[in-house]
Amino acid sequence: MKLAVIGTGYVGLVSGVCFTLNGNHVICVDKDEEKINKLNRMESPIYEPGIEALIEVNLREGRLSFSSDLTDSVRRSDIIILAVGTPSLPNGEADLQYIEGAAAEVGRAMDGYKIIMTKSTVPVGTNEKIRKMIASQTTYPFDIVSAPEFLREGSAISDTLHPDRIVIGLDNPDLEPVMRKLHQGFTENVFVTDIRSAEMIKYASNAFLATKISFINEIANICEKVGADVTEVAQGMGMDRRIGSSFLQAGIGYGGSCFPKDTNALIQIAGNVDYEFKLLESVVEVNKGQRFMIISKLHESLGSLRGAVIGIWGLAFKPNTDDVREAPAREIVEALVAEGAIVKLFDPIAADNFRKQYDHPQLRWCSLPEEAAKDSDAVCLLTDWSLFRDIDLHKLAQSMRKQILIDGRNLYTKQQIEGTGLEYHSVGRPQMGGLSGYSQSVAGAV
Ligand SMILES: NC(=O)C1=CN([C@@H]2O[C@H](COP(=O)(O)OP(=O)(O)OC[C@H]3O[C@@H](n4cnc5c(N)ncnc54)[C@H](O)[C@@H]3O)[C@@H](O)[C@H]2O)C=CC1
Ligand SMILES: O=C(O)[C@H]1O[C@H](OP(=O)(O)OP(=O)(O)OC[C@H]2O[C@@H](n3ccc(=O)[nH]c3=O)[C@H](O)[C@@H]2O)[C@H](O)[C@@H](O)[C@@H]1O
Repeated sequence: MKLAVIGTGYVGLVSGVCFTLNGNHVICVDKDEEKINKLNRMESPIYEPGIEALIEVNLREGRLSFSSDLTDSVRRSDIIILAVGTPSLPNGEADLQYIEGAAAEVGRAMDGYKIIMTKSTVPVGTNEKIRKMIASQTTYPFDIVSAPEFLREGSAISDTLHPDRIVIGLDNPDLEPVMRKLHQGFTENVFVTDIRSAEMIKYASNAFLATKISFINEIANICEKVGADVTEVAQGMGMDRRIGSSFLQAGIGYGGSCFPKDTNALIQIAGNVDYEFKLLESVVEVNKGQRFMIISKLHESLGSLRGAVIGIWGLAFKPNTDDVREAPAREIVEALVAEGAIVKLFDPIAADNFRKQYDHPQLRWCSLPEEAAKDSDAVCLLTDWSLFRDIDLHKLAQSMRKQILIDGRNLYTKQQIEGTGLEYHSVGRPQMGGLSGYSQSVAGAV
């Protein structure tokens, strides 16, 4: 089959490249010519492990091409995949200007029957709007399919090639065999439903995962006060298959380009039909507060932060990506700057992207984690990059002015911390290398 994928962000690029692997010819289209030029030089505009190798081999073998000419690409394709951004408007609602713009352009370009498949995350009813928009631009016949995407940044290729399920929303049952063929070899788990339910499955899935994270973060906050260990609690809970062990990692809360925007959009979708989604509102609220736990812990250990030197390890919203959209690190660093701290920042991949969005005279940019830690009063780990796991914590303690390590992702084990001389604070676990939060509150009560 011949496909045109509109938008070369994570979803467009990764799904476009992966669709070549089951024998399709794919044109990835973007209006951003700089991105297309980069891609034609076999350079990926996104950091995603494995993507450049796949681009290279598929470009060479002629199954993949990149273009900024939407009209020509649409005309040369049978299936058009919409994968443009749907960011948040200031009120939290999804901004549909890019998807509507792309749909209208596709409509104008059509010169025969096409299947138009939406991969962007869009509010319930959007595919119907897209249908009307295209119909207003063309007299050629077409079908609409909703095929929401569930990949995660950092593991996007394996998530696409081996997904738990593929969701297909359609209203013309004749399309089912084509859709199954398109996804052939990825998984047998293809769930076919109506378009509105498919749109809702995407939001409900992201909202549920965000709920698991805020839930375990609240459990973590209580664990700290009662002397339990949230990592043990999560493990014990997760062994119940009805609960499941994934997405129960306590920390500084979720970030990224999707959970924050999609939870807010679902609250708005509900609000638009006069339904107050109270549970999800609380999930968002808990998440907003969780990152400031880092600042509270610094205050507990150091008192005022004016003039303090704080090392920051990790700026990306999660490891294996250079994406800093809605990264908790941003607000944490801004709060430290506002309190008068000097902040030494390190991230193996995302520092440039972070710096483009935020810079300040109190920030010092470091090219190694050890450099960010040297002579600092505390180090705060905000992204669980695996390279931090291998750092020599004994040497680290010796290089710091004060030996305080605040681990916002529970990366280290008790064994790694013991004997290092570090005062170690993590999330929802007893403090190591000093008085625990539990011991302090018990001591205070007697
Ligand atoms: N980033 C992720 O991991 C995931 C994202 N999604 C959803 O997929 C959608 C896309 O997200 P990202 O891949 O992060 O997108 P992105 O925002 O990084 O990239 C979108 C691209 O579309 C291009 N574009 C916009 N209008 C265009 C037009 N008319 N013609 C050609 N190109 C156009 C832009 O130039 C941009 O390069 C969003 O709805 C998002 O919620 C879904 C699952 C995972
Ligand atoms: O719609 C989307 O864009 C995507 O959003 C998420 O994917 P992604 O944002 O790439 O990353 P996740 O691995 O889900 O992590 C999101 C955030 O939650 C945090 N997280 C995740 C898991 C956990 O147990 N605890 C936790 O704090 C991560 O650190 C990160 O900040 C979903 O997992 C994907 O299924 C979905 O397709």
